[in-house]
Amino acid sequence: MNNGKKRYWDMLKVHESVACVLYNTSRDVLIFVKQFRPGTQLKEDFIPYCAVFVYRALSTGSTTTSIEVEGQSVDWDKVSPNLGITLELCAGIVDETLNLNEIVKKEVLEECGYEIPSENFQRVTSYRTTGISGSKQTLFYAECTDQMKISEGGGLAEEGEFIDVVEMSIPQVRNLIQDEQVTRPATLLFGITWFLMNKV
Ligand SMILES: O=c1ccn([C@@H]2O[C@H](COP(=O)(O)OP(=O)(O)O[C@H]3O[C@H](CO)[C@@H](O)[C@H](O)[C@H]3O)[C@@H](O)[C@H]2O)c(=O)[nH]1
Ligand SMILES: [Mg+2]
Repeated sequence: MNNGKKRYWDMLKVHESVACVLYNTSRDVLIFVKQFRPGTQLKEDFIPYCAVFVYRALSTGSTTTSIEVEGQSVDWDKVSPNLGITLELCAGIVDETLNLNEIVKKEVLEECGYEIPSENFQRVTSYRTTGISGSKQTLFYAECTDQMKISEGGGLAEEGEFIDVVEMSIPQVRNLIQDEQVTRPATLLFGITWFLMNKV
């Protein structure tokens, strides 16, 4: 009941997550990740909603064979996979019983290749998504140096992760806030804004 009226609402239970604003002090660059975001594996019988690739594919008006999404047939082979590429903070879901500092440390190593002591991760704040899910994310900040880079990163290929590590200078991240040509989530923009307000 809500104000005396019965209301119905769809919801999706989503894992809690961590994300990190990562700053390389050796070269004054922020470290981000670039990856393909279908939302989930594209399967014949399952259309992932709330997914960057599908949303953007639909808006191209590409219409022929195969899968139907809300009455629109989409020929996925003719849609550029680039539509699903996003620029994001290094982030990971909380699916282990480690503390959040350990989880974010592990994620930074897997995705970006930096080995940073877990106590070096500063907790910034946490927030929730609103709408279909109410999932919580905790944001961290960490500094790294070139000496801490021990692998290429790139994510866990066996879990279907193929991640490019992207470095951007402070002038470049300032521009990114306004650059709508780059597909990026609000959390990335918040992380950059927090960094510019508190660390520059
Ligand atoms: O700038 C960002 C980056 C991520 N997220 C969110 O943070 C959550 C967790 O991040 P994600 O990178 O999706 O989690 P990972 O644990 O790194 O990877 C999961 O998602 C991958 C991509 O689907 C799968 O390959 C992995 O197996 C699965 O563990 C997700 O809800 C993201 O949408 C943000 O809000 N802002
Ligand atoms: Mg991730």
